[in-house]
Amino acid sequence: MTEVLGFEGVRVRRGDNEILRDVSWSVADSDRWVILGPNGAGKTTLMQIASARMFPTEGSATVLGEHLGDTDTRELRVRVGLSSAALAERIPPHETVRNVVMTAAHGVTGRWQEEYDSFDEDRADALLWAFGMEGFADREFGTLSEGERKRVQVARSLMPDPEVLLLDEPAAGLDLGGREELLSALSELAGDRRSPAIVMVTHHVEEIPVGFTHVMLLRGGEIVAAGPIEETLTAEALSQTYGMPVELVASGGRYAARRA
Ligand SMILES: Nc1ncnc2c1ncn2[C@@H]1O[C@H](COP(=O)(O)OP(=O)(O)OP(=O)(O)O)[C@@H](O)[C@H]1O
Repeated sequence: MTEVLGFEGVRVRRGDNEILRDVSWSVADSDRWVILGPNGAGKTTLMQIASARMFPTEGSATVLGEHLGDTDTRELRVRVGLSSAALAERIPPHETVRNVVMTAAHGVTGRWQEEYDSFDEDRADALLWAFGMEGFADREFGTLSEGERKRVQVARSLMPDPEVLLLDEPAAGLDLGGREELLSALSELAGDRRSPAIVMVTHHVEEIPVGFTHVMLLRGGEIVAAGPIEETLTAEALSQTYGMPVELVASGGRYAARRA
């Protein structure tokens, strides 16, 4: 086992606001984690540190064995696949879908003077195919529906063959069909031994793909529970995380929750 993310006593403070409080967490290369928690729990902040885009105020964080603070984060970021709303906003709407995926090889969001070869194009097309987007390669990104954009973003995050894949709310805004198609693709990815470690933030247990192995429950910047999903994702832990009684149903590797 190789550790791809290691947090020790991580705290993030902004003014009087403590956004993360004493977070210790270890992600192995074969892990597939889901991060759940209410609005403002600190999930996106956690992903910012995991993608080497933010440093802890206190404590230590290593990403792919590199200690944040002692390393060139530009080099490190290329080894981390990230899909997030903030990144999607930077994609030029007139860029073609193929270019949106392909430009991730250089860590940029729009095509300019970088050089690409046929290998890059073939890889971008194969990733679009894997997410059911092969018919959209020549379309402008700005003309896609929300669900189509989400699938392109996940394909893009895999383009540089990352050593860890971070997905911040990949299923947000999708309809039932779009969500299920994305979850099938993510389940397939999770089940493939060649896939990198995956960490996915979501608001809904219904969006946990089959095959995810671990869960972290966050509330107010603190870990409520973290560990293997079968033993950690319980009605009790969810009730504590959301501050209300929650009923949880598990079936065939999928979950559903509602107020008890
Ligand atoms: N620069 C900042 N200064 C002050 N507070 C901040 C700053 N950045 C984030 N916060 C606060 O930190 C908390 C955690 O934010 P974060 O975006 O990590 O939460 P989240 O769990 O991803 O929330 P959501 O589910 O709503 O996306 C929020 O209360 C937010 O307002």
